[in-house]
Order: sequence, then C-alpha cells, then structure tokens
Amino acid sequence: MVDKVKIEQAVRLLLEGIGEDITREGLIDTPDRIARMCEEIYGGLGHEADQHLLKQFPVENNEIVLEKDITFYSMCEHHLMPFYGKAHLAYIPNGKVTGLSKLARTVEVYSRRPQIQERLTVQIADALERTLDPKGIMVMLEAEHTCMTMRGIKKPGSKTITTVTRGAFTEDKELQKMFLSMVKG
Ligand SMILES: Nc1nc2c(ncn2[C@@H]2O[C@H](COP(=O)(O)OP(=O)(O)OP(=O)(O)O)[C@@H](O)[C@H]2O)c(=O)[nH]1
Ligand SMILES: [Zn+2]
Repeated sequence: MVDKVKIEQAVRLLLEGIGEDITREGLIDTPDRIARMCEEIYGGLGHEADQHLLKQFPVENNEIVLEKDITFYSMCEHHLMPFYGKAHLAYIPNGKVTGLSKLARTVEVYSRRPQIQERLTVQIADALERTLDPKGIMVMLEAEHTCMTMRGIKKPGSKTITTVTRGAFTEDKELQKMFLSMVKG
C-alpha cells in the first residue's frame, strides 16, 4: 500500500520547486490524482507473481509455449519516467502449463514498480522457473525509455532489448533462433 499523504506532500513540494502556484485551479487536485495514480503504477511492489502462475494444468505435449507482444508499462527507477514496450515469454513445459493470462499478469506484477529493464526481465524468468520448473525459459523485452527519448540524450525511436535464457534455451542455440522467428513471424 502506498502512503497517499506522503505522496501528496511530495507533489506539492515538487510543484512549488518548479515555481508553480499550487493553489491555481488546474493544480488543486493534482496531488490527490498523482497519489491515486501511484497506487496503480506502483501496485506491483511487495507482490510476487507466484500466486498467479500456480494456476496450472497437466500436459503431455512438452512443446514450446510462447506468449508474445504483451504490452507493458514500467517506471525507470533512475528518473521515474515511463519505459514501455512488448514482452515475449516462452517456456518448455515439464508436464504442466500455467494459464495463458498468468504470463501477462506476471509481466504486470514486476513492471508496476520502479525498475530497470534488465531486472524486470530476470524477475519474470525467475518467477516462471520457481513455479513451473520448466525445461527451458526465454524472456525478451523490447522497450522505449522516455528518459532517453524526451530528455537527456533525446534519441526518439531507440529501443532497448533485453533477454534472459534458462535451461534448454541457454544450451540450444536452435531453440533461441526458433524463439526469435516466432516472435518476429
Ligand atoms: N541499464 C539500464 N539503464 C537505464 C535504464 N533506464 C534508465 N537507464 C539509464 O540510467 C542511467 C542513469 O545515468 P546518470 O548519469 O546517473 O543519470 P543522468 O545524468 O540523468 O544521465 P543521462 O540520462 O545520460 O542524462 C542513464 O544512462 C539511463 O539511460 C534501464 O532500464 N537499464
Ligand atoms: Zn531513466
């Protein structure tokens, strides 16, 4: 749970810090709005995805399961500015699969907190490993960081791509190629 009172105080200070008049009409409700927004965009803090991923079903066919183009929004922990893009998750089951929506829920849990993209990628893979014990895992995130596009170095359109492989996806380069062709195809 976020401390809404603290957030409201901080927003008032920030607005005063940039030289704004916090009593003007357009800004009066802004501290409250941002506090409510923080509940949403940082709502993954203190949670793990395990409870979702443990919704499982037995399978006999242990072939790749890939959920691609899962849109995500997270907050860069260095600038508290959004980074957003697509997540692609694949695993090779070990006799059990999870519900498809639970893969997207996993991305949500770990993206809704101050993050760096590399850690987000690892946390998603760790959660799959813990709960499903699959024969292999590959996670790829492609994102645009607004701290690189609208400020600082200002390189609009630049993309950051991070990957994590585990098990069969680490050992077998052909599997990695298959993942990439399924993601791009
Ligand atoms: N590795 C990694 N770096 C990130 C991520 N998000 C933002 N950064 C980087 O974090 C770094 C912070 O660098 P600093 O030099 O402390 O901050 P800064 O002065 O605002 O740097 P500039 O962005 O270069 O203006 C920057 O290079 C950002 O591009 C991320 O998800 N992963
Ligand atoms: Zn940043």
